[in-house]
Amino acid sequence: MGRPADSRGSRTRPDPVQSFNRWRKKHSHRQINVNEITRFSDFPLSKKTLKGLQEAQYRMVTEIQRQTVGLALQGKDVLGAAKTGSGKTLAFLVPVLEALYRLQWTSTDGLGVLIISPTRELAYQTFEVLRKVGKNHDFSAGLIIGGKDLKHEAERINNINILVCTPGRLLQHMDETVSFHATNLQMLVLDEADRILDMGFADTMNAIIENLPKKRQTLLFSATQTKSVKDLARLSLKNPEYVWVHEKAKYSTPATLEQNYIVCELPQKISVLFSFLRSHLKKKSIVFFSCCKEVQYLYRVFCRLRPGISILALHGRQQQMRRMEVYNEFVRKRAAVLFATDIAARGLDFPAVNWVLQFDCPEDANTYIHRAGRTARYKEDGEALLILLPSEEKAMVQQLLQKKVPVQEIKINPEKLIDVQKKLEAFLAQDQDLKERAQRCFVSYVRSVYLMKDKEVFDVSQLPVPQYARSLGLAVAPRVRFLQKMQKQPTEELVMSQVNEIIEPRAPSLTNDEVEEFRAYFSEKMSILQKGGKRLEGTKCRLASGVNDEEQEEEGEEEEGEEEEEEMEDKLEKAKGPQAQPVLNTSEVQKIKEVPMQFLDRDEEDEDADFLTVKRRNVFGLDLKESKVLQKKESSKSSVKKKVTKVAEAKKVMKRNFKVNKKIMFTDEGELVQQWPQMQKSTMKDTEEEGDTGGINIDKAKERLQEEDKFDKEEYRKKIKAKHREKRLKEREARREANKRQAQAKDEEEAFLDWSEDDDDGFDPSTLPDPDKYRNSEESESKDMGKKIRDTKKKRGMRKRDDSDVEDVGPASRSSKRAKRDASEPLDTGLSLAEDEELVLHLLRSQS
Ligand SMILES: Nc1ncnc2c1ncn2[C@@H]1O[C@H](COP(=O)(O)OP(=O)(O)OP(=O)(O)O)[C@@H](O)[C@H]1O
Repeated sequence: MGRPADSRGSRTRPDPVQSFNRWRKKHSHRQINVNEITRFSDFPLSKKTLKGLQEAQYRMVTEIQRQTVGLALQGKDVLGAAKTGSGKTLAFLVPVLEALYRLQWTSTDGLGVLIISPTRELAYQTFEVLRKVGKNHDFSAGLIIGGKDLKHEAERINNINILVCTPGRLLQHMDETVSFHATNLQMLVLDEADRILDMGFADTMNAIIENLPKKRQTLLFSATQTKSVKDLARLSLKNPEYVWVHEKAKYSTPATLEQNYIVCELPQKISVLFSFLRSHLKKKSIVFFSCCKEVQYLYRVFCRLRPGISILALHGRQQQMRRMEVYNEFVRKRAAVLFATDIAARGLDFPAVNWVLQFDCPEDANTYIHRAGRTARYKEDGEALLILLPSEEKAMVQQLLQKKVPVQEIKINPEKLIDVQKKLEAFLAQDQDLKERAQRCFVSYVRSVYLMKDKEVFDVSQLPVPQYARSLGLAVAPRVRFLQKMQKQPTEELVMSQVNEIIEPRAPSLTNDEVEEFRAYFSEKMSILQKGGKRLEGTKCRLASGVNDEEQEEEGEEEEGEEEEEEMEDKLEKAKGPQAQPVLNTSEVQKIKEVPMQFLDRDEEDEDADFLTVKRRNVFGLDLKESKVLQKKESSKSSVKKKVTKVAEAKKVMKRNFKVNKKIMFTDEGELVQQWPQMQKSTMKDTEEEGDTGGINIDKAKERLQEEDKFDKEEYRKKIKAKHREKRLKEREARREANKRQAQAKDEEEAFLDWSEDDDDGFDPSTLPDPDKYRNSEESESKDMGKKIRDTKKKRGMRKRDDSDVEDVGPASRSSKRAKRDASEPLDTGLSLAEDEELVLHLLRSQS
């Protein structure tokens, strides 16, 4: 397999019709009795194929293989559906090898079989299985999945007999590689056909099929069948045999798959995930998210949180090489967690995956089935856990049950939850890049909910947006234009509902057409971007139509992506018109236990002992819901935090051996003035400690406290006394000062009375004794201040008056004016009446 065809030299290709007739003679379809087949060797297969199968340890057939290989070997078109992990890959690969073998196909015959897969990873995996089981054949096989040099592929594509590819890249070669043609094609295989269509490749598929010869055999496989697959089957299959192996099965998922769901508020989801990982350190898990930016951000953050298990990330924004590395690494690992978008949801066959956790609600029940199907593959056990928001629960569970998916609700044990929000906040505070990633993650998630088709499940108006932002570590929720607009709008319907309770506010919803319109717009934008050469590696990849976020190589193109988002929002707003009527639910989220940071780094073994005791139906200590009533009671109980007594807290602190900081302060003279924690001063201390035999003696403690109390009161009394004494001294000092000034004032008054005409400077009132100084020293400081201000103003006013007088008015006029003033108004000395009288008497005495 994989040998370059041209090394064989050219030879005449046998007539396929003749070969087929020869083969039919040998292996008439009547010879294949499905009921008798249990092993591959029961089929009329070539030795080379059988040898390859045996070497790869494939001996017994699975049900889908038993029912479809025979039909395909007879040249019939087959539409095959079977549960995940049931062996569909071999169900088409065996007929592929046999079809070319019986035609004695060689590399010179060109392209004989085309296998189209929705994702690069699945194409790569199929290619690997093909190489393994077909290694004894001489056909050349090739993998064309994009992300590689187109020119290099174009040179090789003509020599490929079996081509495994993704639809976008194939069509690009059909359009651009002149030498590429599929005129000899014998067989077309569409693996996970419904996914190919879901990803918006319907037009691409139509274009591809138009380029293929009409006379060919077509096989179409998937774990789920949708109407669009049936449409595609009508288009591309001729009188197909429908093989739906598990149509009558009780469940549409593997019997060995244990499936549960939990209902969780959006802001708690990250903590739930972290707690889950902490409790499954030795397991291999895949966690599915709804968008690339979520994976990008949470991958980084979780690596920093160091949960104790290696984390990998797989999404469509990674470069192809990285995607392959991650894929192979996760295949190799025995215990690891893969954060992935839905590019990992279909067909990927990672060995021994124990858990599939769906962090975000899948867009529909089929996506759920494929995601969950990454575990419990081919007779192995596996567990799937779906996290649902309260707003998603009812409709989603209903859909799952309709699709025969047996999910049961289990509940979170809040005691086992580790809150990581603070840690995330700390990360973002230090790292701007991470913060921006958090913002992008936020916007992407909100938008993804907004864009989901199924409005019964996905209701963006129910998202507790600010709390969600905080749970990502963001202090403020980033601006999401359409949300802002929705919030601002005074909802007509809401008003109506207040008037008439029958009319309820309508959740913002896009009609299917609007969503389709938006998707078309988006895909158009993407293909323009790509055509504009913005794609990595200089390749111009054409996505003929449809959205294929997962297939975009956008690493390093995030800014453009952001612009894209803005435009998308605009477009959405236009598309939505006046429909949006959200009332964001800002109800408080349930408080969860906050764990000290050191807990995050604690020993792995301890964790296992803690959490892994509970297995089935019990995720990190979760109990299967017995009854709703019981659960409600318990959850309400658990939401009330257990009251921790001071004694218990003190004991905890003592156990941790914390050393409390000491604060000691001294005066300039070196005297100790304050100490924290307070020094034990009472005499009780020594006696108490002496008699201490461990534990806490409450009586003694009380006694000691009373003693301490007495001591403190005494201290306080002393302090108050000292203060009073100080105050009294100050008052005495003030009185003394006042008396002094009084004496001084008398002298100044004399000087005032002796004022003569010789004094050119005129009267300076500032020389007057400040009457306020004589006032009671007990007057408040504020009063003094006010007075000072008033006095200053007064002085200024007087000075002004005096200054203006100086120029044109002589001393004579001044004295007459003063005489006038004296006559009209009594002199205000600012003293009390008694003091005034004493002053007058004193003056009179001195005059006489
Ligand atoms: N006959 C067989 N004997 C042993 N193992 C088998 C056989 N057929 C398939 N397997 C194994 O079963 C696993 C699942 O097979 P495969 O990937 O083909 O499943 P699938 O039906 O295509 O699943 P999905 O729907 O998820 O794509 C693989 O690991 C494969 O090796």
